[in-house]
Amino acid sequence: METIIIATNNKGKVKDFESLFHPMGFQIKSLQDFPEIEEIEETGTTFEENAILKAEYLAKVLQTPVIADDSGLIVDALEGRPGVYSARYAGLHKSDEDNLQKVLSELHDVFPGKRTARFYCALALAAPGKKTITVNGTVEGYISSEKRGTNGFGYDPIFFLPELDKTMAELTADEKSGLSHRANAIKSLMNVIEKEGKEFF
Ligand SMILES: O=P(O)(O)OP(=O)(O)OP(=O)(O)OC[C@H]1O[C@@H](n2cnc3c(O)ncnc32)[C@H](O)[C@@H]1O
Ligand SMILES: [Mg+2]
Repeated sequence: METIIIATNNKGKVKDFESLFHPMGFQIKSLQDFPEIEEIEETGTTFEENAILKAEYLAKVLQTPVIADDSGLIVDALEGRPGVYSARYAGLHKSDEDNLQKVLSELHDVFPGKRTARFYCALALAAPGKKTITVNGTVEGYISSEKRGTNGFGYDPIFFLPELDKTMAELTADEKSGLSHRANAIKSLMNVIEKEGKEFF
């Protein structure tokens, strides 16, 4: 089986990538498989910049193609926050739970119809000697008034999909893979690779 290396330390993302790439016949390795590699600082101001930073760094160190994912939650009533700072919204060493509670409390007085939000995922594919490819994907939803569901990770328990009457955390891994920002970004990536006729993996 061919392997795709993802420059991430996030176990939730690894699970998402596994359910997205296994059906295509790829297995996934992540930074969890390379404990000797130090954490890559996210100094960019956009998702794309951070994805490129992470992918190019690891591709250079390992001398092999690498994908990185920089993603987050964009809430309209919060002027786009937590956005690119989604992982550190409640502070540098806070948990997913702290981050989502901060969003819930900031939206406390906001009416249901005004709680529109989207997940955004930027992917960068970097390979030695090749130009890095960057794509993105989104999924639209609403921030619920309380947590629901235990699947997924991060902000999934408060991201409500009205057509399904479920939060992202109430979806199975396969259901999430059918509609997520990450799934949409991977579709774009596959299209670009195909169009450019490049052998990447
Ligand atoms: O940088 P890496 O090592 O990949 O892992 P990370 O967790 O730091 O990842 P990001 O910097 O991209 O920050 C993403 C934030 O957005 C959240 N997030 C991203 N995708 C999500 C998803 O599919 N469902 C719920 N939350 C998500 C996630 O919990 C983080 O707080
Ligand atoms: Mg990160």
